[in-house]
Amino acid sequence: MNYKDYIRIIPDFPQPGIKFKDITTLTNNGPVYASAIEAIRQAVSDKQIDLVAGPEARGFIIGAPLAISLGAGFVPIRKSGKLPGEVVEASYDLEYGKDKLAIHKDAIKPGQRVLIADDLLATGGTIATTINLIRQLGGEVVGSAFLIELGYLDGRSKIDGIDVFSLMTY
Ligand SMILES: O=P(O)(O)OC[C@H]1O[C@H](OP(=O)(O)OP(=O)(O)O)[C@H](O)[C@@H]1O
Ligand SMILES: Nc1ncnc2[nH]cnc12
Repeated sequence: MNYKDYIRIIPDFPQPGIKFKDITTLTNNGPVYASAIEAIRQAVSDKQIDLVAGPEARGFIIGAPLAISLGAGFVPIRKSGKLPGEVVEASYDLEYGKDKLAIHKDAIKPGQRVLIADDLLATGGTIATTINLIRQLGGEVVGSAFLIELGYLDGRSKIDGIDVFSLMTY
């Protein structure tokens, strides 16, 4: 399957100079979406994963079906101000802009094995922040998985020592 055929590239969104990779043209095709999730599942299947953590919002689109296919739980990492319980929070920079992420303090028990899933790895700010939050709760980050990696932004260098799987690289 050539998954790139299903990614729509939108120039100058959300700001000039950004080539936005739109995954909705992949996820609106049921068999292609299912095949992409299954390919990621196979790539991480040896990791004995207890939980999949996905950052809001597009991390939910990949992380939740992946968690079900692995028989693991799903932990939402949300933008600040959205989670109702007690949280830990951290700020970070993006390819465009700045944001703050939060996780429920009781979402992960010390020692649980957590895979991070998202649609896209760009500068690595989101994933590095997500790793930081999971570790603050005592979770063990056993790897990360993405539909898309923007190799030219070298997000991998921000998360040295963590396995990265990406289905497509630009
Ligand atoms: O590697 P980085 O430079 O951190 O960028 C990658 C992140 O940016 C996008 O999310 P965004 O914050 O735009 O939010 P969204 O999922 O709500 O669209 C994308 O879904 C990743 O989570
Ligand atoms: N170029 C890009 N396309 C889609 N989502 C992104 N998130 C950060 N950079 C992005």
